[in-house]
Amino acid sequence: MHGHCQDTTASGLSWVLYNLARHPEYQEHCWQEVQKLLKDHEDDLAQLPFLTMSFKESLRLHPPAPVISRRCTQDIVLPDGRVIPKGVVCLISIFETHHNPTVWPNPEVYDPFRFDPENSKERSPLAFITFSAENCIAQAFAMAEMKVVLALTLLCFRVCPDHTEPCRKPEVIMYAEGGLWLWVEPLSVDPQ
Ligand code: HEM
Repeated sequence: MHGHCQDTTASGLSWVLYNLARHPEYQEHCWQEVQKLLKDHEDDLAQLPFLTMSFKESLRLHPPAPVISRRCTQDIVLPDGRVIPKGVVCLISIFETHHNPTVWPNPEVYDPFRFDPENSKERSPLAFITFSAENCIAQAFAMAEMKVVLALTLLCFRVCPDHTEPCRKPEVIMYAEGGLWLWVEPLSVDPQ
């Protein structure tokens, strides 16, 4: 579990930087938000709604923990009548749940507006289970930690894609085959 705490957040941050590098218009929007927050001398992470939407969409597309398992404690009858017997261990794919096209149209497209509160109203809470339907005891801490790192990174650097396209390596953690390479350009930070 010690590795889980570090590797999940490292994976989440790496993939969100990748997605924002591929979509400079969303990166710019996040940057504007962070700039405004700091100009107003605020430190309330709730004041970063677009950055939060961008993060959630990245966690949908590249869930840091792509699969979990459960042992059935009783027979489970599926809607079509088939039964999963008590004692069987089931693998539950968070990745496939997040790429289900009936819930997420064009699932491979990175679109932070999917998480606009207006667009999320009708969606089942079980459609987005990055933290396994609230099972991660550190969910709030992890989100706060990652948002702070992302905000401060975007404040100081512009991230740009590398010519090598990363290939997902979904193990216990969502890694990238051969690493995830990006270019970073320093930005001049407004002292205000
Ligand atoms: C993006 C970040 C993270 C993601 C996506 C994530 C995801 C998950 C998932 C899916 C589970 C449930 C596993 C299951 O149901 O079988 C879980 C459990 C857990 N996570 Fe995380 N996690 C993250 C960050 C963290 C961090 C930073 C910590 C520690 C500081 C942490 C500590 C734990 C613990 C202790 C559990 C087990 C809870 C229990 O079994 O009662 N997680 N996490």
